[in-house]
Amino acid sequence: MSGASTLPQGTGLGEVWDAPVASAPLDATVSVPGSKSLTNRYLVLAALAAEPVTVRGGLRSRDSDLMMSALRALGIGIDDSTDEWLVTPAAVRGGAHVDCGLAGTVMRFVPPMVLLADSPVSFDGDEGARVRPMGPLLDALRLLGATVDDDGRGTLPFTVTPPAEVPDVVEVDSSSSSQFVTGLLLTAPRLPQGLTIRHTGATLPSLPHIDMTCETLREAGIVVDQPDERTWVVHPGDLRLGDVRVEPDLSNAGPFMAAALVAGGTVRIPGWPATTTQPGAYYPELLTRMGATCTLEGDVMTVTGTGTLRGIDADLSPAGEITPTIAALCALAEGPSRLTGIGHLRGHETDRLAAIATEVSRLGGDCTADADSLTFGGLPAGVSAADALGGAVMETYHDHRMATFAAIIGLAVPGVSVLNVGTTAKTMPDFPALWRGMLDG
Ligand SMILES: O=C(O)C1=C[C@@H](OP(=O)(O)O)[C@@H](O)[C@H](O)C1
Ligand SMILES: C=C(OP(=O)(O)O)C(=O)O
Repeated sequence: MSGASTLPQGTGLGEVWDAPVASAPLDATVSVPGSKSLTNRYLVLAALAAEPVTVRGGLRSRDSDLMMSALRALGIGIDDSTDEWLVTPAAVRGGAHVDCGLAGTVMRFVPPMVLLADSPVSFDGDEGARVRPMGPLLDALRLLGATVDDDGRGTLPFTVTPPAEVPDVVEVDSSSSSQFVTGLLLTAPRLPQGLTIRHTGATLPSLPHIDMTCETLREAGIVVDQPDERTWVVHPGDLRLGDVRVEPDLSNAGPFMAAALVAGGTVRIPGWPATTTQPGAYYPELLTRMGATCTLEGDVMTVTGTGTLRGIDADLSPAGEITPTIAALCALAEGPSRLTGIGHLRGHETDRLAAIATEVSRLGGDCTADADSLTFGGLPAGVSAADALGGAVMETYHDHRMATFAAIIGLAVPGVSVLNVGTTAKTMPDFPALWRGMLDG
């Protein structure tokens, strides 16, 4: 069933990947590459550090390549010719252009660095990046004295001109992305008086990702206080990271863990950290509620499934990034499911709520999206996914997680093909080979 085929030229549909069907229970160990979120935080902190930093286990992917190119454009030295990357910090240089691609981490973490630069920096990205939320961060940079020229759109493209002086307090509405707070936090210790950041919005998604930022700052020797749940106080100081090692990407481990539930059998993920701020830490609890057994022995997370899945009701606001994987399981589960707290996913790589509802419907399943949630009808009791759903060519919307979403469903539903599976290069360029390897044991 598997293998890549190419549609005739002129269809405009690009490469199609036939998702493999699982024909037997799994017995696989899958080593996933490094965390995108940690890689791109460490790269920024290393760029702003007081001494060179070695990054081990960094993710090689489109998002980390874009971050490295952005930092090099700002004058930072990065040698990634071996697997131990050496980052040599330097004064932040302006007069540059930064391509953000579709990377939220690049478009939200790099603009605050321009507060330290000597001249303007312009930013742009993919067509899909030009509709992702940026306005609140650009407003925060204006409050900090920068001039931001975005033609009033509140999106890419824009140019940031550094201020002469920077105040020590800023407000930002981070309800559409936690990355606005993170971007400000990362540059904060290098501002003359540090920075107090106050979130003004009604909700705040992806809190573990903000905790991750605070943890990495503390690892670099920076004092970060949190007097209440919407305020962060970053003290000024020299960043010293020394050698850092990047944890495996637990969000990207998710589709492989999910495969054990769909196909039955066991999938092991080595390198699972004892403690972590990654949102993938939510998988064991969620997968257990859906019918799996998850055990951590040493640093190996073992997930065992039966091939039968239970629907789930879950608030995913702290871990929005793992929604597409949980959603694929909900589409294959017996009985209804509801995923809430995920309205901000409409501003991710694509409008993920609309994309998931459209793709489940394309297979003949029942999924509806509203402002903040997804509701799944699920499969009737005793009816297999192969009988209830039908294969289709699934769209991925330039979204790596919609490609892995389709692959999970394809394990149980014959005839699923995935358009532009290469979009997984955003965070996991080897996805098709790792997936095949998992099935082959
Ligand atoms: O800071 C980070 O590394 C991330 C934060 C989250 O962003 P949002 O808060 O915009 O969801 C997450 O979804 C994204 O994949 C990575
Ligand atoms: C939302 C995501 O990415 P980004 O860092 O581009 O926001 C994601 O990886 O699921």
